[in-house]
Amino acid sequence: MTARLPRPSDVPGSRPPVVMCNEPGSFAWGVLHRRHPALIQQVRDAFPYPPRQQRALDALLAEITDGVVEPLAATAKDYSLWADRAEPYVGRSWFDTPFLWAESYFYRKLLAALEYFGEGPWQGVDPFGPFKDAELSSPVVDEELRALDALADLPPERQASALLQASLWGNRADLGFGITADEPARTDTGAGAGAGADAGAGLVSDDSALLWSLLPVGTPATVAVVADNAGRELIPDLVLVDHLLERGHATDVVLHVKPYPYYVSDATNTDVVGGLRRLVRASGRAGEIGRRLWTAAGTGRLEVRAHPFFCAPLPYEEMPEDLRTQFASVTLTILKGDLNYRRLVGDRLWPATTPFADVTAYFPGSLAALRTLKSDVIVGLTEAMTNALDRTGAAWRTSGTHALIQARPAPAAASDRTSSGPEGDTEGSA
Ligand SMILES: O=P(O)(O)OC[C@@]1(O)O[C@H](CO)[C@@H](O)[C@@H]1O
Repeated sequence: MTARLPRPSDVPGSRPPVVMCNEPGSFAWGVLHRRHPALIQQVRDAFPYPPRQQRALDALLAEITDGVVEPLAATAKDYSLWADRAEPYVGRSWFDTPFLWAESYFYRKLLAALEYFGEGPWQGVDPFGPFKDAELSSPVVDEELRALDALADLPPERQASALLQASLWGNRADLGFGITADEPARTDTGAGAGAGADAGAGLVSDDSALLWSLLPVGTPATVAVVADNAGRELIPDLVLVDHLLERGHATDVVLHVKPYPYYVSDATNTDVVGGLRRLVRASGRAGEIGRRLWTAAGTGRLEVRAHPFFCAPLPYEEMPEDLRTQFASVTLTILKGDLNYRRLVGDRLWPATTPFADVTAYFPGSLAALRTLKSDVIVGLTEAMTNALDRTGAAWRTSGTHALIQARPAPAAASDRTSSGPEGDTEGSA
């Protein structure tokens, strides 16, 4: 008999509340109050949308600011996916809804307003495409790619560590930041960013040694990377993927991306192709990496998948069975970014010292999270670290100045180590 994987509800004690949007001045409230209206304006300015889309954007702006949650059009192909989840909130102010749900629903409604899923000429036009393209073609990316040449002189472990850090800090390059004047755009990220002397500074939790131990060189392994942002985050992610394949940490990599544009800069397959093209065109080591990845994509060693769940307004605890099976079958899943972390911990306000392994015990297989801190939720910190950060008075949880690498082995493997018998829950073992 296969034992049920533990769920977050199995953590002793009652579960903390989910983040809501109704506390004026809170981070979530600010996103709804400022970031979403500003994003509507940015998108409007970036395309010559015709009157129908302009009117739909006006209506969406009115709905999210002074109105109430309206359902998706019943004709939407994915209506049923959203209807059940929207039902409790329809007719309420957007500010009286959970943060995770509200943001996801906002992006879905923005695409509806722009007729992204329609039959007409705007079908499939990424409203965030111009921002993503501008970032990808910026000179700073050239610099970051050139920095990869210098890494070749470092000993192998330092190279691995630098590439992991670059992928981690690449998460600062979030086009969601900088939408409003009070949110500075992120700098100091990118493919070669982890090579800096102080690359470890700002890490509030660092399980990188455990992460590498889960991927011993030369052992057949499939790694799932759940991507986050395109451009300056995805490029170092791709460079890390190449490292895993090239150095024998992985035989195959599955790169999970969003099926459609989401959270401003989240990567879709189009963005993966754009990132690969950018690498292939580069000179030096970056170009070599790009050509290897291009070949890996052609041979299936690098596979891109885009499950609809990645744009759903749901925590990972509610992932569908087919996705659960996919994660259960890989050696390690690496979740990138803040939103994936929020979904991992249910977007709940856990005490920061709640163990990462406890909260994520429901997630199948071995797991690592790489994230810069851009929202209120966090687990897995020591009390000393939490107190020290709180004492600074800085917005360390939300400003992207701090980051974490958290990892744990598959729950079955963890219990094997502590139990004397050979049996245990094998459902999640890699
Ligand atoms: O997942 P990512 O790209 O790292 O971050 C997503 C994000 O920009 O969106 C939310 C606010 O809109 C925050 O959780 C977070 O800052």
